[in-house]
Amino acid sequence: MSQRSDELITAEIVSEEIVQQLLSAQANAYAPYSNHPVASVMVTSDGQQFAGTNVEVAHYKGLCAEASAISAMVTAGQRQLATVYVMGPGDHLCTPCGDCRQRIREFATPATQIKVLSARGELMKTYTMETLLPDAFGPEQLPPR
Ligand SMILES: O=c1ccn([C@H]2C[C@H](O)[C@@H](CO)O2)c(=O)[nH]1
Repeated sequence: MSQRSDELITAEIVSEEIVQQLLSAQANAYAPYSNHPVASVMVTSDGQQFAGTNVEVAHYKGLCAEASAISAMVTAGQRQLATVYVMGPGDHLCTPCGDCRQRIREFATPATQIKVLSARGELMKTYTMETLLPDAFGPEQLPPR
């Protein structure tokens, strides 16, 4: 497996419960166009967990796993992210797309951790919002309504 030196920087183990949720969501991915199944689990500040997977559409404007998981979280009335997990297929670093970085930002705090795993459940890299989307635009930049 080829790796850049900044990858696999930690020996931290992700809990078996989270890995199983990711694997289970990834197994249900609907990704017939890209053949690139992704899973995400959002852990809220009160410890609840919400899984999501990518849902593609023939017009190619499908939903990312992170967006699915955030939708489930918000639907359940939760809005504060403690940890975001993302599992892609294979060993490449499957980082959230630009759109999802902004979506995560909406519900993140400076302490929120974004953890990217390989399909084998190995933690590859941990980001904060500041490393994932530096100087991000956010709700605070809008004038009071
Ligand atoms: O972090 C990511 C990266 C990609 N995808 C999905 C979108 C699309 O369905 C497929 C290929 O880009 O992977 C996600 O769900 N999350």
